[in-house]
Amino acid sequence: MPLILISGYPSSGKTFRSTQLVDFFARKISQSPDPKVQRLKVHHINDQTLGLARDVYASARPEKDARAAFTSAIKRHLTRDVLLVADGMNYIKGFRYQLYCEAKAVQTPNCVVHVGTPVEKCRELNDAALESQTGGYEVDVFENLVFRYEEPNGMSRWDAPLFTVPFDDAHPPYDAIWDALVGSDGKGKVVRANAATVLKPAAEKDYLYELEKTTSEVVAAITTWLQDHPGEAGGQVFPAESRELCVYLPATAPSLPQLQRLRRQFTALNRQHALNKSRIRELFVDYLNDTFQK
Ligand SMILES: Nc1ncnc2c1ncn2[C@@H]1O[C@H](COP(=O)(O)OP(=O)(O)OP(=O)(O)O)[C@@H](O)[C@H]1O
Repeated sequence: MPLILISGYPSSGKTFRSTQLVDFFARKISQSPDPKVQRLKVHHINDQTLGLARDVYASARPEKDARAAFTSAIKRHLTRDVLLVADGMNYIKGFRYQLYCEAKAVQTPNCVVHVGTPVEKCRELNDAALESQTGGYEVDVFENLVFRYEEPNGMSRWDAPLFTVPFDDAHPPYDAIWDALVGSDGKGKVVRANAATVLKPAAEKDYLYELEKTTSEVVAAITTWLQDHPGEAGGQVFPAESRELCVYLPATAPSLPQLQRLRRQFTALNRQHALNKSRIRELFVDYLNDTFQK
């Protein structure tokens, strides 16, 4: 059953909102006359339930390990009968994309709940938590996490549907979230498996070759354009003969190492999730445009 991915600044109230959702789901399930709904269970995971300390965010390696622990907990709990509330900052777009693929792979719906508390309020809550020793992040870790936060964008497949909860709202939009994930008949949304499924061994070599080749062609088209237009700001690159696809370059031209890094990120994210081969180019162009717009 569905993955409810919480996202927000540090100390923004993610656990506060998650607890509200967990209580609402439990109430809704217990009051439902439908046996399909009664069968559902609610599960809440966050850094505390996984035994992860806040200082993991102070350096890259422990943070990466913490993300791996979070991902494997999600994989473990993502089953047909569980509403899984994944309460974490989930601040990296690529990481949200990866979790979206996990949900797709088990054919279950997903949504993102963005805890939209303004940064000044989060700072205030963080300071209060530090002072009362009930939580909070060291000031430099807090500021760094805020700086690195990549806000969800409901236009991206992996961040949709997106529900943003302002600080002053009494609770998240319960009914809209329930309808989007479970639906009024308790059957949930139908999720197509073709965009992201587990690889079959025979297809694997061919798929990985195609993934490398197609993404390299897109990077080559961009570097050729940059060489032909030195110093030109912005720019539109058409990395397919049909000219149907367009990469919109940012004002500051990306360097080759930057492009290679994005290509590696994309291929790493999609290695386990066989995209339809005919869509690799389009999805990589989407990925680049989304990154360049930030
Ligand atoms: N919308 C709100 N209304 C009232 N109090 C709130 C609200 N949001 C958060 N709080 C309070 O702010 C404090 C921090 O909230 P919470 O622990 O949920 O943040 P968090 O984002 O989960 O933090 P962390 O990043 O450490 O996981 C708590 O005391 C919580 O009760």
